[in-house]
Amino acid sequence: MKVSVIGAGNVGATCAEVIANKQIASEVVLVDIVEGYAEGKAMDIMQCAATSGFGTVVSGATNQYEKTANSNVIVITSGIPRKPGMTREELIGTNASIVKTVINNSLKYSPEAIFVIVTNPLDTMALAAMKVTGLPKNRIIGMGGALDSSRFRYFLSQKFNKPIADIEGMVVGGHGDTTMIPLTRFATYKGIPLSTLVSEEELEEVAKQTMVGGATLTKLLGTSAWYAPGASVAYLVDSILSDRKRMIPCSAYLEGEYGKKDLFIGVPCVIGKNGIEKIVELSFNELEQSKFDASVEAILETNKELTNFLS
Ligand SMILES: NC(=O)C1=CN([C@@H]2O[C@H](COP(=O)(O)OP(=O)(O)OC[C@H]3O[C@@H](n4cnc5c(N)ncnc54)[C@H](O)[C@@H]3O)[C@@H](O)[C@H]2O)C=CC1
Ligand SMILES: O=C([O-])CC(=O)C(=O)O
Repeated sequence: MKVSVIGAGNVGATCAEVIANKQIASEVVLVDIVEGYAEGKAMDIMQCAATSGFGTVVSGATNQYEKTANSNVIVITSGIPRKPGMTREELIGTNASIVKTVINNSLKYSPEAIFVIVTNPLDTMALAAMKVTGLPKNRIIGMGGALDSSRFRYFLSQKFNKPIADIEGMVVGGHGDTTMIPLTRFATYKGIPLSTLVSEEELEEVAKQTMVGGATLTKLLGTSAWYAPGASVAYLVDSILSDRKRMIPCSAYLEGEYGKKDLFIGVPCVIGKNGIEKIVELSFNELEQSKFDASVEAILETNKELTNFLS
């Protein structure tokens, strides 16, 4: 199984390292536009193999897409990250043209690949990928909800002092500071709804913390996060390559699901060897529905700008 990661920066290299360490694929190719950068990252990762004990072969290439040929999965992490004080949406101008270029180059050599889009603004970049390639909706997956849900579970475990493994939680909606919807009603501690154990106010507090989870890290680090994003991509890639059919919230193209269409937004998806194999439709209460509607409207607004950058 072969995975190519386009963009060997913080998130791309971390994701390659996790894939190698967990032997999720037998081959990983890192590609970057900066001369020697992907080669250097790949060599550094490969120098872990002897001590970490993995057999995955990681290599790097500067803009040589032929080296990505016949990849099963292609991860797009190329593009600029935000700086403190910025929103993800502000990255659209630079990142739309990068996504357009790299996805076309990659598709030429891997016509059957499943694409995992990571570049921000995520939901809009996933739509850009679909618009420029015309690929079917199962083959374009936006990675946002896997990370946001992982952060939600972390913040819940911190707040209520429980082990993360005993906490479940899901985040749907857009991958944005105001569009994200941590579903507090569905959060559980060992199957027990957390809403029966702690107050509504406490759960709301954790939801708010989750929504700005990326912004908080950006402020602390001076650039956006990479460890959890890279690990979340690897988790998604594992479900594809091993056909695990895990239910993972992902940004998926809706064609009537949830009563919405013509946009990518975070919803629970069954992820297997064919990419998005099923979109799971939750039944929302009134408040959740109104948040979802508002999230859709906000994403549609950002998507309107896309035409300027893709033409
Ligand atoms: N969806 C999500 O949950 C997350 C998304 N992100 C997004 O992922 C993207 C990457 O973030 P980082 O890795 O932190 O940034 P980074 O700056 O560390 O890495 C980006 C890499 O892309 C490369 N690149 C730029 N144009 C390219 C091109 N045309 N072809 C090949 N490579 C190219 C750069 O040279 C750089 O090495 C950002 O847009 C960021 O906002 C980051 C974290 C989570
Ligand atoms: O915050 C950012 O810009 C990067 C990102 O999407 C995340 O870490 O959730």
